[in-house]
Amino acid sequence: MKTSSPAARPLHVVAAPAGLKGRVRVPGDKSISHRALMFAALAEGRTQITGLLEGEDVLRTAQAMQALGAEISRNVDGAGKVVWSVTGCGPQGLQEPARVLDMGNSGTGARLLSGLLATRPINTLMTGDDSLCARPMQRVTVPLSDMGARFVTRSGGRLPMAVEGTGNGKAITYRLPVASAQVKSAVLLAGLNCAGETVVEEPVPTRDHTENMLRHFGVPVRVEPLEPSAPQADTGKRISLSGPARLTARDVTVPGDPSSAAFPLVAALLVPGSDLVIETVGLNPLRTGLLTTLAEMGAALEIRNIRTEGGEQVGDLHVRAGPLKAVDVPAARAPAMIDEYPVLAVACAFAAGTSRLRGLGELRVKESDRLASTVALLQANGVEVETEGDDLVIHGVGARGSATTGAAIGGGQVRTRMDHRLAMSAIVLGLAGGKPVAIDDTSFIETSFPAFISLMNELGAGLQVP
Ligand SMILES: O=C(O)C1=C[C@@H](OP(=O)(O)O)[C@@H](O)[C@H](O)C1
Ligand SMILES: C=C(OP(=O)(O)O)C(=O)O
Repeated sequence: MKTSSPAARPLHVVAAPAGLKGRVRVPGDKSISHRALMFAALAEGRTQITGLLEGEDVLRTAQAMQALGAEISRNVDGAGKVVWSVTGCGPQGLQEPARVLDMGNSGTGARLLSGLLATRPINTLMTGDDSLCARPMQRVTVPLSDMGARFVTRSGGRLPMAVEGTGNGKAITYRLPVASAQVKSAVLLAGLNCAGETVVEEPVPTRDHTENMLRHFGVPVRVEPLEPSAPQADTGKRISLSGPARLTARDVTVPGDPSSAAFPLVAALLVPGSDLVIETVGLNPLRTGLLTTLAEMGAALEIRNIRTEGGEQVGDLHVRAGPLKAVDVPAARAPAMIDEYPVLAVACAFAAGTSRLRGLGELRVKESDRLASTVALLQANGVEVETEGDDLVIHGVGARGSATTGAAIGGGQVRTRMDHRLAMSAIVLGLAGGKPVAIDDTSFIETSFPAFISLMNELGAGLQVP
């Protein structure tokens, strides 16, 4: 299980020579992969995971769970399928790691693990790369301290951090001050080892993979509307579980990651002549905000063959290039597409008219300040864009963006700031635009989509890796 801090990998991107064509699969869902490894490591028995994302972020989580005492191996079955096998620590509990846990670039890894460790009677040290060490951890250390853990962080609540877990954790009721599935998950995971009922109230629904997968591992998780008189679908939720809870090993099949599918999907919408099918993409309704938004923009996008695999709804996305119109995305949709805004912003640059993407404050605390880095990406490539409070306003140029005219998008130098999604968005912009784009570093794509460049080349992108 190898992880690395890769050296910078610059890339010069020119327009795709022809349409992007083919049938592909994207790698396993990153959110589900982290959770599968963590929950399997806590469970009693052996869990087999297929479709696990083998990206840097998830490999860091696998290493951390190994350091905490789980037995983890990667095997290839007779049919050539990769299967990860995890024998969990079960009732004897997690062991105190001898070394610092390095979560690399991963906010999900660091925050979910903080929750797991908070209510176990062990002490741990956690760190990450320069990007992760700049991200706020108070959003988890505040509720987890209420549950009895103690944390020593750098100033500003940043990693590196020491966690003094408690064997005597206190169940709490916590109302999320930010719409964050990571914070919700951290509190629920700490609650697994506290006597009594742990409750998370979320005014705005966020991805529910923790709730779904805890149930899969045998933990009853209750979900009710926050306002009992309101319909559950579009209002807040009250999520609760009773501890101490035991997890029982259950095999997991990880669906394709909709957040990764977003990049070939938007590229195919924008590169003239494209016709692409992306198979077996996860369609959890709390992750499909981008599909809703692209449909509103008039995208030629069809979801086919919807079915359930491994307990999650999946489908095949069929997309063809075509004109897009501007869109106004409500703030309430942000959690269902939070990681897709940089690439949506690229789509908006090529759409006709002015788009407004609302309520993007959370983008400021991702791998980079994604509001600032998305603005910089577009401005460097000749797109008129501004922020108004937490809204992003993009003046699209329509189909002229890809023509070799004065209006063509591209020609910029892009700094990706240790942010995989910025790097992939810049590549999409370069493939669709009329002028070459110089990207300083694409190495962080390894965190979530290691085969991205080769997959795009299979479709005809013609990316030349130096
Ligand atoms: O719970 C998760 O797996 C994630 C939640 C989101 O973060 P927040 O909880 O900070 O919104 C998302 O941006 C991240 O990529 C994955
Ligand atoms: C925000 C992201 O991940 P994380 O918070 O896990 O670093 C992402 O993948 O876009």
